[in-house]
Amino acid sequence: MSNVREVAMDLLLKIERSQAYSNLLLNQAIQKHNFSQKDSGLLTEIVYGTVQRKNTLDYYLNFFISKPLSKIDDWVVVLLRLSVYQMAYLDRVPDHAILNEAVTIAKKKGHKGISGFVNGVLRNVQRKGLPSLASVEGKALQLALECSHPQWLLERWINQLGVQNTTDMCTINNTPPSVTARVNSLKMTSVNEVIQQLEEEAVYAEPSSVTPVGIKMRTGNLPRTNLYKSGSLTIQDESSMLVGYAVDPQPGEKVLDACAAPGGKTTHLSERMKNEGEITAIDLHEHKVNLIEEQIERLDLANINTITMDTRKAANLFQEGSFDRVLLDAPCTGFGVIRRKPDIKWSKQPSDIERIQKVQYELLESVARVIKPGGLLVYSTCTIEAEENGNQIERFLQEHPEFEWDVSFYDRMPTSVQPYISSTKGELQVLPQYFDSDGFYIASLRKKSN
Ligand SMILES: C[S@@+](CC[C@H](N)C(=O)[O-])C[C@H]1O[C@@H](n2cnc3c(N)ncnc32)[C@H](O)[C@@H]1O
Repeated sequence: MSNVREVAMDLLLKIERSQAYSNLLLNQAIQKHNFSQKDSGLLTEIVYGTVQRKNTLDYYLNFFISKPLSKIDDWVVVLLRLSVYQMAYLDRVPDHAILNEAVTIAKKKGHKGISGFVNGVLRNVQRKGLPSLASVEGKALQLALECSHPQWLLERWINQLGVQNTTDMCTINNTPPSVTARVNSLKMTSVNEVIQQLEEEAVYAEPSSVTPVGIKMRTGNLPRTNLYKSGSLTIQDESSMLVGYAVDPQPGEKVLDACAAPGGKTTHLSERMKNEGEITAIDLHEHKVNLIEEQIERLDLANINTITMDTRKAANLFQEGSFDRVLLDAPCTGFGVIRRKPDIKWSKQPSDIERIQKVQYELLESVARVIKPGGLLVYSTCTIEAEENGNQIERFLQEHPEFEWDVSFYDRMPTSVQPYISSTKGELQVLPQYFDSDGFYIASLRKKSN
């Protein structure tokens, strides 16, 4: 039987060395090792927790180790981090058991000197306790350590959103995300019907308080249910479901989903169009376009054509004014989904914002041409970074006077989010703490009629 902490160490090393995604690695490991539900829970908690708390754990470790952590073998640092994580944040495992496990792993992987070093550091942590963060100077650094986020990111957020919003967002980013799903309105008549049928399969959910098509899971394994397999549901965050309302495509229209994979929003648009009309779904990568195809098949949808291409070349393929509505769900830094992918905090740098911002703007300019006069452009991201959101749209509106804010956006959106929409702009920024959902941005613009 594989040892949970040893597997956790291997996964954390892979994340550290090759910036692999923690969620994908975890799912693979749980299947490969056939862990019990309890061990899967512990593995998930240790891996996510150690990634989430990385800077704080390193701050603690620096008090007990005289040389810089960069001078120590990476696997030893990872082993110490995951051990201190458990000592600091998990109540259910006694410190002496954590220490014994760490020393056993160190003995197995290294030489005697290393296991002695690991033993010495962890014994000191156990005896002296962890240093207090209360005396750390500077609000951004203190928050960075208390809530385990990079200081540069917090400085940006405090500037853009203020201290309270930033603190609330960092706090929720360290909690497990909710599982929510969208009901396929072509197969099921109501959310309540779905909830009742799921109960027959021992899965329990409640209606979403954010969107009328959503359910929020309480317990049970949704992907294993017949209802899921037969295409009555799609796992999707509630914020993403809002995009379907923003685009509001009508049966019979021509719609472009410009960055579509893996197809969560494309399929929602298709369901709302009752399978009538035509959706063109583009993505840059063929393997990702295949994921859209899989969803189309699972959900029995018939009005979607997929294309693998760079949307920045859309004008070569489509005539000016070809589409009634365009959704640009742009690639972004993903700072709104840190709860799901905590490694994003450490892998992204300020230069990534600049790089992605450029791509987003090129995509915006490219799709602008193919929208009909009077047609709609919906731009969305799963980030909370103003540079990728509101600032992009303000610049686009200045440079493209043929577009204007679509103020009717407010009326199309579910009442739950209306208080967050301004009366003069078709714009919504969801922070994760508003609805316990992903952080998300949606802007709606109309191309003026000739
Ligand atoms: C935020 S994701 C889209 C998520 C999708 N709309 C959904 O709801 O499932 C952004 C997508 O844009 C794609 N992408 C990035 N650059 C692109 C480009 N230049 N042209 C087309 N697609 C691109 C990425 O491959 C990625 O799948």
